[in-house]
Formats: sequence, C-alpha cells, structure tokens
Amino acid sequence: MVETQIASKAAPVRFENVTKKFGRDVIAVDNIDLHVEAGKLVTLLGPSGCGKTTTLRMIAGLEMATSGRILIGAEDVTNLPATDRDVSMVFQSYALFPHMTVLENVSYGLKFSGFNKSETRDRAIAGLDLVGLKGFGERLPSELSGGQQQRVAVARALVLEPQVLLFDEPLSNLDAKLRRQVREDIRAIQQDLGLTVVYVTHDQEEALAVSDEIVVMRNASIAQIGTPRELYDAPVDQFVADFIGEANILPCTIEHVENDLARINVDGYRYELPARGLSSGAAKLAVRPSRLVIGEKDGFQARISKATYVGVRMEYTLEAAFGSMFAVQDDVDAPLEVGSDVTVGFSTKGPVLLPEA
Ligand SMILES: Nc1ncnc2c1ncn2[C@@H]1O[C@H](COP(=O)(O)OP(=O)(O)OP(=O)(O)O)[C@@H](O)[C@H]1O
Repeated sequence: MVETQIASKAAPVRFENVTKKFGRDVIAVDNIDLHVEAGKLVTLLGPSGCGKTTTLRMIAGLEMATSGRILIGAEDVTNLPATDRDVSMVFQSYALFPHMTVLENVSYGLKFSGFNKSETRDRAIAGLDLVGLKGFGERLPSELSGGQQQRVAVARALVLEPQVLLFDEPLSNLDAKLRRQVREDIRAIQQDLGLTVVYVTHDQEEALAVSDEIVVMRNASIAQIGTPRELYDAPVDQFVADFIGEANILPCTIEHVENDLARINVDGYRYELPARGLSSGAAKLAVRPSRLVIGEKDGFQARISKATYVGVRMEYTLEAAFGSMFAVQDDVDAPLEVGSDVTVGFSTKGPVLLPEA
C-alpha cells in the first residue's frame, strides 16, 4: 500500500501598495506593503477594526483590493476570484458541516479538486492522522470537543495542499488550556510541512508564541513588522510597546548623546542605552515589568503600593514621583512589604527609548 503524504506547495505572498475601501468613507486597509516568505508563519496582530481580517480576506480573494497588487508565488492574483486561488482558510467557527462525518468533512474539498474516490479517502485519512485524529473519521462533529473540531477544520484545509493557509482567529472559541494545545499543534504542523501561513489574532501572547514574524496593525496601516523578539525588545513606538507584552511607559530626559548612545535621567537615576536616532530633550522609555530592578543602589525613589503573590512570581505596583509602574520578581520567598520605600533601576537589557508621542 502506498502511504498518502500531505505535502506543501508553500508560496510567498506579496502586497504592493494595497488599499481596501468599503463604500466611499471606510478605509479598512490603507496602502500596505507586505511580504510573507514561503514556509513562514506570519501573524497579523492588532486591536479590533484595524484591518486584519480584511487583509486576510484579500489574500483569500474573499475581498478584492481597491488598489495595489497582490501576488501569490509569481502570480498576480489581484483580480482572481477566490475559487481560482490556491488558498485555504480556517475560520474561528470551524464551519464544519454538522450532518457529515469527520471524514466526509475533510474529504469535501478534495472531491472538487480532481481526486478520485480512493485518493480522496486516503488523503482525508492522512490529513486526520496529521492533526492527531486517527480513528475519529466516522464521528459527527457534535461528537467531538471544540479543540478536536478545530483540528478537523485544519485537516480539511491541509489536505488541499494550498500554496497559502489562512487562519482567522482559530482559537477564539476554545478555552484557555485548549488554546495553548491547539496553537502548538498548528505551529508544529506548519513547521513540519513547511507551510506558508498567515494567521489573524488580537491576542499578543498567541502571536508571540506561534509566529516567525508579526505584523502589528493600527488604523488600517502597519505599525511595525518584526520577529517576536524584535517587537518585544525594540518596539518603534508606544503603541507597539504597549500592544506586545506589557510595558511601563516612563518619562525621561535625554541629557547627552554620543555615537547613538544616550545618557538619560529618570528622576535622578542615570542610565545609558541606545539613542535610536533621538537627540537631547524629553523622551519616553518603555520598560518591561521583569526588567525593573527593585533595590538598585543609585535608582530612583518609589514606594510599593501593591504586592500580589501569583504562585510563580510576585507582582508589584510601584509609585514614583512621575507615576506608577508594574513590576514582577521571581523571588517569592522574601516579598517586599506594601508601604516600603525602595530604589528602582533597570536591568542591563532594560528599557528602550521611544520618541515623545
Ligand atoms: N463589509 C464591510 N463593509 C463595510 N465596512 C467594513 C466591512 N468589513 C470591514 N469593514 C470595516 O473595515 C475596518 C476593518 O475591519 P476588519 O474586520 O478588517 O478589522 P479587524 O482588525 O479584523 O477587526 P476584528 O478584530 O474586530 O475582527 C473596520 O472599520 C470595519 O468596520
């Protein structure tokens, strides 16, 4: 017997100056450029209404660009209808046919793709195997958990071996524990098969966990594109710093810049860090909660206003002259007391300078 393998025909996706308007007034996507490399998982992340879903639907051909060009592989698909594009989409609602068995659901698209009956069956079984649902083929969707149903939807998309696989908030109907499991499954399959995946979410933790690259969107535009690390360590502005992981935004003064190294002053505490092109004057500083060092000798003054034990770490709220901050510390055995005065500094790989908004 020949074992049926699901392979990948992964292709890159390119947007060139793409705009999408609804009617005359709503600009859902405003002149964006985007390049998704073949075999990579790229997430579109941003608040509600920023244009993520519209961008995804334009890749699928479910929305047509108002202007600009969209390429999948070498082909200009800008004006191609969805049915002529080699793209599959997994929806948040799974969109399974309730009266069909799991195997029939997974086979559904294959029947229209020129496979004969036995190829269709072999392929659907291979698809179910791939998502860890071997032996579930004869069940109805209602006889599966939410996570299993979403895996069926993934299998149904995978077996078509699309050039690009699209996910529209695939985990939003799952509870927290299942979300983690299914997102790990999606990432593992994507990496094993080398699929090109574009994935929409508004959950930054999910984006950080699954992505090769994240496209942070705001108001129909792209705020920043980068690897999870790049976005976390070097956000371009306050919006991205706030959106990706938690950040304290503190006021500071840049006292001196030399060779793009800035010396800053935060309420008397001096610290050196990359100037990122900024010059002397008022600026903002983004500091992750884990990168505030409580007890730094020459740090600025603050008072602990709240201390919460959350099992694996302590969470503190600190009040300084310029405002409050949120800090976390791994030391849970010697917690600091509420009301105590402390000095606070930054760890070596601490804060990032941002332009004054
Ligand atoms: N069919 C449509 N007709 C008119 N306006 C639309 C249509 N679809 C989307 N919009 C508008 O376009 C903008 C972008 O919507 P889109 O669904 O792409 O955002 P999103 O980032 O995916 O948001 P969410 O996370 O809430 O799904 C919004 O202002 C939305 O109201």
